[in-house]
Amino acid sequence: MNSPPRPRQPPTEISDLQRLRAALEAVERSGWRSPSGCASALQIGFESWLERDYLRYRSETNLLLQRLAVALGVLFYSIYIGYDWLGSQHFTDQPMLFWLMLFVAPSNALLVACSFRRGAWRYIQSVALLVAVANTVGMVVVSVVGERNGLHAPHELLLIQLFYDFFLLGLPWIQATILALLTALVAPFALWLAGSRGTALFDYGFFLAVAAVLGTIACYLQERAQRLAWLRQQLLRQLSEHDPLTGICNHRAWYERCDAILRQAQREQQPVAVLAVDVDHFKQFNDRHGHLAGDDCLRRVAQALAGFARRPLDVVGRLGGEEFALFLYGVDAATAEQHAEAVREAVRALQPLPEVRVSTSVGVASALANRLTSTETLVARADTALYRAKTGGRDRVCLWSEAEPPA
Ligand SMILES: Nc1nc2c(ncn2[C@@H]2O[C@H](COP(=O)(O)OP(=O)(O)OP(=O)(O)O)[C@@H](O)[C@H]2O)c(=O)[nH]1
Repeated sequence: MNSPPRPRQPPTEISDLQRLRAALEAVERSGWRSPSGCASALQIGFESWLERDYLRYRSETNLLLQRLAVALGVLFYSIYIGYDWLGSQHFTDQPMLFWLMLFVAPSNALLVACSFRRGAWRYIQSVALLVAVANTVGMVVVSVVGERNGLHAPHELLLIQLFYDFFLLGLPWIQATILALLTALVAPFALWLAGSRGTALFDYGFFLAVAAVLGTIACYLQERAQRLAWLRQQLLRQLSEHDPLTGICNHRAWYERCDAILRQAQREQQPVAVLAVDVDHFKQFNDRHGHLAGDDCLRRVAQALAGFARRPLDVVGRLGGEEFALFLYGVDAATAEQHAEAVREAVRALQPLPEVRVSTSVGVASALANRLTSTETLVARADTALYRAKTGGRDRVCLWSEAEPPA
């Protein structure tokens, strides 16, 4: 539970922001890349670390559409069956439609099951492709069987199938396109083999091909627009949660995250600690070296602190001006004090300018697992201890104790 402080790992939050900025700039300036990182006109995508997050987002937002797609698929087959049963002649003496239903049902059922299961986003795209292939094959078979029995099956339903391959199943545009083009080639050919001839067959093939081309263009543009909007949204979210100067969490995001992690600590019965870190005599630093050097110094201090928030549930933030805060999960008072000393030394070791050093005062407040309190209270206690560190001469660590009231 109590690991000794080991600072200076690359702070992931800062680099996420930078990487997102770079990804957006790259897309806007030089176009899309495939997930493998190669520039490609057709295979629009992000680099793999971003592509994974995008696919998860896409899967989660497509769930409702995919359920609708399955409902429509079932409706289409019901129309076929109704058409067959209500018509004066049947497609076939065999229970063909029943077997077709059995053929498409497993993939459709799997898709619905995946859409209700959290964490199934990795597989849902493959299952959606399976559904698209099964439904298309099923519909082509029904058309062919109808044709061989001298009946005109409602072939137009294949056009609707293309529509939902492109827009409802959430397939990537390239998969939807390949499927649509194959359908436009195979379905008329299968009907021709089944004996269909003349303008009806030509019209049918022509409309399928036109639908495939229009769907391809629309689906491609839609996927591009969705990816770009998602990327911008990710960047905006990161910007709204991070301090623009230092790149670490801003005041609001730091409190929100700490509140959530504190609730987790309550569930898991883990102690937590807050370190309030304030740069000493920073006004003097600014006055002597200028505001820009002051900004650079704050950035370096933030980077040094971020090196101490290396576990997923540790959070570093800039609470304002030259005051920072570090939330440590699963850390008791003694370990928190060790961390605070290490933080103080790490900042002391920085050289924001040649031959210039800065120091920090650190106030520490910790809460035992059975006495967890709110983030506000912990910060108020850490601030009380920080005040003692300042009045006691600065460049030191002070621990809040039960004996003193919060500020
Ligand atoms: N360069 C720069 N300075 C900032 C920024 N935010 C706050 N400051 C400065 O930080 C200084 C804080 O000064 P004080 O609150 O008096 O604290 P201090 O001089 O560090 O003194 P002690 O905290 O008592 O050791 C002010 O001069 C602010 O202008 C910033 O983003 N960039």
